[in-house]
Amino acid sequence: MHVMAGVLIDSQGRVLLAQRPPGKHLAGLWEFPGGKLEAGEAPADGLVRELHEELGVEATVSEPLIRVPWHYGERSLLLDARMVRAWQGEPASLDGQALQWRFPDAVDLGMLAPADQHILRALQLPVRYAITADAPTSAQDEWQNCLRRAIAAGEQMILLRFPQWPPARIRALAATLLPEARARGARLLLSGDVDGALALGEGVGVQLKAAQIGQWQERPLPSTQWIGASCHDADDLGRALGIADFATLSPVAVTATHPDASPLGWSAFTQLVDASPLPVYALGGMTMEQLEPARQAGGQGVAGIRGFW
Ligand SMILES: Nc1nc2c([nH]c(=O)n2[C@H]2C[C@H](O)[C@@H](COP(=O)(O)OP(=O)(O)OP(=O)(O)O)O2)c(=O)[nH]1
Repeated sequence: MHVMAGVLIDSQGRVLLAQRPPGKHLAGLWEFPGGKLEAGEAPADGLVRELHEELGVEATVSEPLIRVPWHYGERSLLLDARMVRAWQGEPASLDGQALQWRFPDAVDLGMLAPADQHILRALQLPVRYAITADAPTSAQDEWQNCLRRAIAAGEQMILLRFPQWPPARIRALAATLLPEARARGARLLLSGDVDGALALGEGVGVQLKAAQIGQWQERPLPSTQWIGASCHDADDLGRALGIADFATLSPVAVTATHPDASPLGWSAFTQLVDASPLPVYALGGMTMEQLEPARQAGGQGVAGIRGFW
């Protein structure tokens, strides 16, 4: 079953949520307006029809956000979410469902239909994910300045990855940057250091190494602290579900950091992303020039080192 969901976003950045009516599947939970695609219908057209039927609006354009494959017991569906930034008419509740506008960061994950929780994350996550380049500990001041500038320039999510530094030094760097990061809504992620993220609190997350993903039965940080998972195949992506908010999938192309790993290429990337409900960043040999191909392939965006600083 292919289900279209429209994420209407207003000029303030709020999104429209609709409550599933009593007696229906997932009654009482909130969702993004939409419904089942009809046979032979193109996804974007099906969404326009559903938004017309449900809300009485005419969506003028939409763009892909995320496609979430999901199983509710016997019922399997592909929830195909598109962003709608422009429409004609005032959304009205034509099916009698309750509607509300909310800022994505003010939406409690638990009020949403389970599959929609991944749509919310895709909405909150940026399209670029910058990763620091390995450096000796002597480069600490240099990196601190560079990161300050990046945060001031609007970088929204940064992985502090310094394999040669002791964890305490990376935590100290994160603590120094945190006030500015919080003020700008930027997230700092530590590499593998869950305890460090817990100690630093809101605004700091963790990027789990592939070998760490299976260590927890449930997410080791509160939902306000983001968890990324470093994935290389379908197995990693499967284990990341339920633990991580998003994944990186690598290497998509040849990369200087891992010259011996054989690249996935866009076609394998697309297949793996299609099968996972998580937002997935393309990693490995990426620059911002690959943002468009990554989005076309169903990815959340691009992550990288070299092309980002
Ligand atoms: N429209 C929509 N459906 C969603 C979302 N999230 C989610 O899990 N679903 C599920 C609920 C349903 O099992 C399925 C399709 O929903 P629907 O609204 O077209 O159809 P329905 O089963 O409620 O109603 P019916 O037409 O069968 O009477 O997708 C969402 O954000 N929007």
